[in-house]
Order: sequence, then C-alpha cells, then structure tokens
Amino acid sequence: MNTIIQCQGVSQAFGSKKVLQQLDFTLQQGEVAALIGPNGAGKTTLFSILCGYLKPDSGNVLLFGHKPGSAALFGKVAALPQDAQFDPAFSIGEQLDFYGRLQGLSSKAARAETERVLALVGLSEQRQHKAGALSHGMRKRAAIAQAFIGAPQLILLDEPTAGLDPVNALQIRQLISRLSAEVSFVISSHNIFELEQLCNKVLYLEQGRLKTETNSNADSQQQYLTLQLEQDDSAAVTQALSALPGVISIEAVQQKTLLLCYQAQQNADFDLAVLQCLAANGWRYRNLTKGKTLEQKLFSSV
Ligand SMILES: Nc1ncnc2c1ncn2[C@@H]1O[C@H](COP(=O)(O)OP(=O)(O)OP(=O)(O)O)[C@@H](O)[C@H]1O
Repeated sequence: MNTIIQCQGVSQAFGSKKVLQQLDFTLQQGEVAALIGPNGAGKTTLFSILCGYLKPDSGNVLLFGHKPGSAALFGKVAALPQDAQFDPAFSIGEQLDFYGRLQGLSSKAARAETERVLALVGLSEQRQHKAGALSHGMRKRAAIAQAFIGAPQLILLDEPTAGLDPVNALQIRQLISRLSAEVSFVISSHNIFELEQLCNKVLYLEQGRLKTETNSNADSQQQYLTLQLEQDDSAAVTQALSALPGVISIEAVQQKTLLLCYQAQQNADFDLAVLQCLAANGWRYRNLTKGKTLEQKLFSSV
C-alpha cells in the first residue's frame, strides 16, 4: 500500500500556546480520514500545514514523499479551505476555467473540465452565474468543484458540508464516497454522523494531541451491537438479553439505547438471538446496528 501522508513529530505553537504537539500519523492510499476535535483543537492549523500554507515549528510532513507545497505535488493535491471564496465579480465558470488553466490545461480542456466538475456538484446550470448571485450552499458546492479540478490523488476538505441543506450535504457525501475508490481524502468536520459514513480512519485532535481510531467495527472477537428501543424498556430488555450466550456486558448509553458487548466466537448469530428475544417479549425496536457508533468510541468511557 502506498503512503500518501506521513506526519512525524509535528509541533506548532503560536506565541506561548502549543497548538499541535508531536503529531504522528500516516494516511495510506484509498483511506478517507476524518479530522475532528473541539473548537480550537488545532484542525485548521494542521490543515494549513498539510496544504503547505504553514511550515511547522518542528517535525516532518511528507505528501507522496514530498514536502507540502512543493512543485512535485502540483495537480496531485487539492484543498478546500474552510473560508474558500470566489470573486463575486466573475462567473463561477470563468473562475473554474481559470483554475483549470493554472493546472496547465488548454482553454478548451479547461472549459470541459469546468463542465465536468460543475456537473459533479449539481451546478451545471449555474456556470454563467456570478459568485455573488449564488446562495451560500451553491458557493460552497462550487468551491468543492474547484477541489475536484484535474485529477488530484489527495483532497483535503475543511468542513465540506457546513451550511449545506440535508439534500445537498448528502449529495456531497455520496460524491466523496464514490470518488474515494480512487482518491484519498482528509475531511475536517464537526458532523460525527457524516464522518462515520465516509471515513475509515479518525484523527481526533484534543488540546493539540492526536488520538487515532480505526473506524472499523470488525477488528476484534469482542463485538458490539447498538440497540435502539421504541420505548424505554431498557431494564427488562437488559435482564432478558443478559441470559443470551456470549454476552459480556449490556450498558444503557442513552435513554432507550443499549450497547451490547458480546463474544463473537461464542455466538456468531448473536444479532439474530437478540431479535428473537425482542420478538418473543413483544418489545419493539427502532434500530439494531453492528458495532459502537463513532460517537460512542470517541466520547464515552464504555
Ligand atoms: N495565526 C495564528 N496566530 C495565533 N494563534 C492562532 C493562529 N491560528 C490559530 N491560532 C490559535 O490556535 C488554536 C487552534 O486553532 P485552529 O483554528 O487550528 O483550531 P480548529 O480546531 O480549527 O478550531 P475550529 O473548530 O473552531 O475551526 C486556537 O487557540 C487559535 O486561536
């Protein structure tokens, strides 16, 4: 597998404030990484370093084996900064054409590329519109289109769906998901649900330090099921399910939501047994999902 990003001992301070401390991580080809953390955790700072806008105080960062911002990465790495803006005086099409030309495309090829990326984000009709005449969501989609110009192999997206309505946010997620077969992504977002859908690696920043998680629910013999009940029958359900073979623990993580931990080797059909137990007792459920949710993995002690 090819290493796309290699980050070793990266630290950054602004004045006396240590914003990033000794970050170590790698991103392999085909991985989609989520960059998350509370406000002020250092996500944008790390993004700026990966994009080559900011040189870290110490440590090494390599993208495809080259320093961020180096000429060898031209056309290979694309970024959508959080505050990406189009010039309100020119049409979206003109500006995307211009970015295509900057990538070395002929005028004709740049126009064709503009059409392709506008179609990807559902803005073909808005090609002639000036940025100032577009809604916030359309401007955001146009900025995402810009990141797709050419054939980048790594795309860094800072809050790609912030401010988009649910339908457009879903379309952008589907687009990223479709492209992730060929392109590696680092996506910063505050939307845990979104990241859970898209990402197979989590870079969780807290107070400048990094905690990495593999967003895989099949990595151990100790497995989890999250059960969401229709009504709050948690106590009775817990008692009944505790008798099933293979149960390790059952925890009420929220009202009407139970996290079941079980030994998969002892009971391969545990999910089926849970459903049969619920049906036999007339308990209705809303959802039964394999694994812990990403939110549970990151923010709870269970
Ligand atoms: N150029 C700068 N000069 C001084 N301090 C800075 C600078 N850039 C960022 N900081 C500080 O570094 C810390 C991390 O900021 P950063 O923008 O990277 O966080 P973030 O995780 O992206 O936050 P948010 O989720 O709110 O966007 C903050 O305390 C911020 O005030």
